[in-house]
Amino acid sequence: MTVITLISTNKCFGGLQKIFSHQSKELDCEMKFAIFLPDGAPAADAKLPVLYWLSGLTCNETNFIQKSGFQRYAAEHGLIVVCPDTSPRGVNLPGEDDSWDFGSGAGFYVDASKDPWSKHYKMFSYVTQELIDVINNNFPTAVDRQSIAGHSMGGHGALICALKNPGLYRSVSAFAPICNPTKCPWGVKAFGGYFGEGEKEEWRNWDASELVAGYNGPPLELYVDQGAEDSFLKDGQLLPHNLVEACKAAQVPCVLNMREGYDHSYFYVASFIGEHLAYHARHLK
Ligand SMILES: N[C@@H](CCC(=O)N[C@@H](CS)C(=O)NCC(=O)O)C(=O)O
Repeated sequence: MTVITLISTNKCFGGLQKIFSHQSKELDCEMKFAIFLPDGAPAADAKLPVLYWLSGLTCNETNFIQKSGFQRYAAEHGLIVVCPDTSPRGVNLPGEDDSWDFGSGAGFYVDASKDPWSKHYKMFSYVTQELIDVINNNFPTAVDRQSIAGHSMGGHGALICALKNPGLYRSVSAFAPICNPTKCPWGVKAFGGYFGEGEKEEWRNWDASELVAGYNGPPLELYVDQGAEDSFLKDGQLLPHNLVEACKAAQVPCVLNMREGYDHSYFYVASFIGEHLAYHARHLK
C-alpha cells in the first residue's frame, strides 16, 4: 500500500484541510495532493462521497484550497474533496520549467506518448487510477460515489476523465474549461509536445469536443460554467461553443452557464463553487 506523508493540517469549517505527499508509481516522482475531510465525527464505518478537483495552468495543489472557499460547501454537503498537483515535479526533463503553459504546472491531464515526456507525464492515469486507489486505501470514501470538476486546463481534464471512463464518475463540471484543445494555441502547444506535432489522430483522443461523439456510457451531463469577460475566452483559448455544438450533434446533454462580467480568476471560481458543489452533492446522494 502506498505510504502517504502528512505535510500540513488546518481546521476549516469544522473539517480538516490536509496536504499529503506520496511517491507516485505512475509519474515516477513525489507528488502532493490536498484533501478536505468534513467533520462531523461520522460513525466509524461511515463512507463519504468524494469530489476530485483539477486545477489549471501554473497551479499546484494549493491554489484551489486557498482561493475558492469550497470548504464551506463541502462541510455542508459532507463531501471529501481531493485536489492533486497539475503535473509531475522535479523530474529534470529538458525544458520542463521553461514555460508556464507546458511541462511543470501544465500536465494537461493526458498520458504523453512522446519521448521524453512519456516517462513521467501520465497525469490521466495518475488521476483516474493511482490517485483514486491512494485515496480509497487511506480515507473513508464511498468508492462508488465520486465526481470530478476543475478549472481551465483542469476543467478540460475533468471532462476527458469523465468522457474516457464511462461510469467512473457520477457527475462532471468545469469552470472556464479549454473545451477544444486541438483548436486553440494552448492545446496545440501541449499536444504537439506530449504526443508529437504530426500525431493529429492521437490528439483527437484527448480532446473533449472530439470525445463526446464517441461517448457510450451511462447518461452524463457536461455542466460548464464560463465568465463572459474572461480574457482567455476572448483570445480563443477556451471555445465553449465548440463543445456545445459537439454535444448537440452527439446528443450528449451539456449545460453552459455564461456569467456576465466575470473573468478567469479564482474570484470567479469562488463566486460559483457553491453551485457546483451542490450540483455534485445531488448526484452523489
Ligand atoms: N500565468 C498566466 C495566467 C495563468 C492562469 O490564469 N492560470 C489560472 C488557471 S488557467 C490559475 O488558476 N492561476 C492560478 C491562480 O489564480 O491562483 C498569465 O500570466 O497569463
